[in-house]
Amino acid sequence: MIEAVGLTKRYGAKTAVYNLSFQVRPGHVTGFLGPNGSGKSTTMRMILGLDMPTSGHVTIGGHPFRQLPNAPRQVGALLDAKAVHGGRSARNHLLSLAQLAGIPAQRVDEVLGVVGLQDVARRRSKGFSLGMGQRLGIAAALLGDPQVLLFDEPVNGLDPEGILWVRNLMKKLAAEGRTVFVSSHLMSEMALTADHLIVIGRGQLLADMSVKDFISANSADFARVRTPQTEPQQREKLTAVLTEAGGRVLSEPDGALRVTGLPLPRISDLAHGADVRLWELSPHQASLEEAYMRMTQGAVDYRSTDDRLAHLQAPVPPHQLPQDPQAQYVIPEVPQQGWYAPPPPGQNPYATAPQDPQQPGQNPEDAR
Ligand SMILES: Nc1ncnc2c1ncn2[C@@H]1O[C@H](COP(=O)(O)OP(=O)(O)OP(=O)(O)O)[C@@H](O)[C@H]1O
Repeated sequence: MIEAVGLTKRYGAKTAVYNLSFQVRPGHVTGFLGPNGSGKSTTMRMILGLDMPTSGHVTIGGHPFRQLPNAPRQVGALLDAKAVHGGRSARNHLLSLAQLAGIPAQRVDEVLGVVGLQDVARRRSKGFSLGMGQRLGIAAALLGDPQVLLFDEPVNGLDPEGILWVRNLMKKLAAEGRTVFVSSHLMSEMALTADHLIVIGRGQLLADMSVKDFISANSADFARVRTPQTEPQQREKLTAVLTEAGGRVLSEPDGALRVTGLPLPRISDLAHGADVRLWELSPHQASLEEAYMRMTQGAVDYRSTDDRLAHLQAPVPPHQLPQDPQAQYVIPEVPQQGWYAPPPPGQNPYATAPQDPQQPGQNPEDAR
């Protein structure tokens, strides 16, 4: 098990990680999520003893990494797949790591097989694609057959087949009882890979819960309602009726309506009462990606100026929704930060987190 208690890391005036406490348990894939620059890599480096916390501590199996006896056999990590001597072959790279850790050469060939690099094992790694480099980094992490594994963005640069392979590998390692901690900024990927999530924003904990709980705590149910495309007046009529009944109605890009605040049977009755024909009335749950975007909306360091402008468009309360069909409030095709359902004031965990007076704000110069 990995346990962090009050972890804080400052680089000069920059607070990369602030008062982070969490546990990563064996037998599960734990996803470590956060926007760019939120402190995931810094946290992983502190877990691995590569960076010292400014305050707080982190242990693996009860010991700080640097005090673990024979650490390479207990903990494997992929932090930076490019941290390889390009002139060496994949096999020689792994052999040198194995020698340092007292791992037999036979294990090198085993892990090369596990990651599917056996056919290119004698090729210099500088000619490797991004995906091959990731596989080599994963092979290095597996070398000591460790019980605890950390992967920083392992699917970066992988094609769909590679992503599926990593997903299955993580699950298999966890099913063998290992502790698997994997960082990503892709919530959709974590939804398919992880059992448990730790979400951070600007170095602070935003959520620590199972994927299932995360979805039910953060995503609102909604109904998708579709009227005949050839009769736009039916859609307008229905929008007015549903809004009057207290529903919140948003337009989706393909013309369907997204309705919250009314149960499906009520929507059906209201449509029937208004003599509006329905072509679709289906229950939905907002995606995990949406829930994640909503949670981290206040904790994104780097945002396009276009997005910043979009962010200023506060959601329109139901009674103010435009009745004029030309002025329909349309759900963007690409989810935008904070658009769908920003948490009510006071319920954004980031907003209530302790503020660090040393935090210099959203200065892109702070980026490495
Ligand atoms: N050595 C350093 N010196 C100064 N600032 C640093 C250093 N390392 C990280 N930071 C800053 O700390 C913050 C957290 O960085 P970190 O790399 O841990 O984030 P991340 O969540 O891994 O980001 P990404 O998803 O983009 O990799 C960033 O603002 C970064 O610029």
